[in-house]
Amino acid sequence: MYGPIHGVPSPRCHLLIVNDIDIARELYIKQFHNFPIRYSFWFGYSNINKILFFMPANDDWKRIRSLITPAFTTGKLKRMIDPITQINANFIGHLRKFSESGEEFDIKKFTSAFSMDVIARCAYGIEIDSLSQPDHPIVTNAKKIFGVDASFSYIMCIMFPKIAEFFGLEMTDAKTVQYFDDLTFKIIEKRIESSTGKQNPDLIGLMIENANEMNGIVAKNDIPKGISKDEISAQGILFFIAGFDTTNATLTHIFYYLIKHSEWQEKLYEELSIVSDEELDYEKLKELPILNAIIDETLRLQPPLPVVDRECIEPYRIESHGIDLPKNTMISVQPYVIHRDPRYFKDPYEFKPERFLHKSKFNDNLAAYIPFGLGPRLCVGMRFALNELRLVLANFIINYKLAPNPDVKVSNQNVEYYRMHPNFIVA
Ligand code: HEM
Repeated sequence: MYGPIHGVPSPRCHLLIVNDIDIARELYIKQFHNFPIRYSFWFGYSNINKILFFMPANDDWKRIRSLITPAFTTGKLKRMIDPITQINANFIGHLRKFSESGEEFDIKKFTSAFSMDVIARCAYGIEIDSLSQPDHPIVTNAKKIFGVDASFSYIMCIMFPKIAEFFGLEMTDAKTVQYFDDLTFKIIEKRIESSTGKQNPDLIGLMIENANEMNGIVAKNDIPKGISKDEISAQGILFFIAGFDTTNATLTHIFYYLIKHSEWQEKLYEELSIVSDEELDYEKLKELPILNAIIDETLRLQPPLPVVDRECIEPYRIESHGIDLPKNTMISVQPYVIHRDPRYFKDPYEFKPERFLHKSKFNDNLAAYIPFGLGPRLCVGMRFALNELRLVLANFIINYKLAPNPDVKVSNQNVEYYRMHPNFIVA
């Protein structure tokens, strides 16, 4: 039960914890064909089971992944900058009254609203201001999707998928999934009717565009080939499931570290103060060393998905350790633990963004830096998430200074289910 590699009793399968980066890379990269899937659940009959994150690594997964990946290339991300900048301006505006009055507030409420508005805009092309419109159907339905509560059906779908399938249980509320299906189908129809070939710069539009490009068609009155409407709808929901909590938790953790380490806030402000608003574009944001080092170091200490799992589909022997893995063994690699391992990172528990600025001085093993996972199932939204974080953080620090509230005890960790959330903040 101890050490970087150990077995853990589990009700469903053999479970091996692998917190050794060389073995993790052997299994997840070199032996991907043998470890291609995540822990499988029963999702029910709704389109949730067509979400890329949950798909087995079959031809459908390859096809959908190859349609989503180009949605996050540099050119496409640049097209998303303007909408995110507008949402950002709204976020900054909402905070102004607190900065002027000195009144305390919970910043998580605002970062959640920001993340929600970004997804509505960047996945569906819909402009909302969820702080002023908390009852907007996108907001209420999205909350039902990611705020999964441990209902009987949900537990059965996770723990006893075969029984759940036998009884036809659904993991998520079918009406909620139906809401997103209807929304997506309407958007697709509208886009196809009015299409001139170039779609809106949101995930649905870019998937239609990519599907059309891949099939050599610039569509007019044409249903995209290579992806079904159900599959497009599922990837919209994916954005809420894979992109909301992760980005939101990272943003609030960044604020936490900047409050605790105000010298980094100062350094970041100095870095940003010599860049004009017009210059602050996609390329510039990517190059700002202090901005990026703060984000990278926060993701090292607080990776929002602390566990990255795979299932072994054929028996396999880890020769270097003489460990035989029976078929269906689950492997769990834990970025949270690996990132705090002194074999890989110097002063691993300390917030030291300089490790990403002076790499040779620290001599960290950056192959062990895996906040977005590793191998062919690496996070597909990584570039989108980093772009969003850079943009919101830069604009926040240009406008405001974060200070701790001496009356509030700040704690940085609260593990809810398997994602981590900072449990605080009053600024
Ligand atoms: C800070 C933000 C984010 C972090 C830290 C993060 C982290 C991760 C991690 C650790 C994985 C598992 C990778 C593996 O198994 O090797 C993953 C998978 C995934 N993420 Fe993210 N993620 C973030 C944001 C997003 C966003 C915004 C999207 C939106 C599209 C997204 C979409 C996905 C998808 C689709 C997968 C599954 C890929 C596949 O199985 O082929 N993520 N993410």
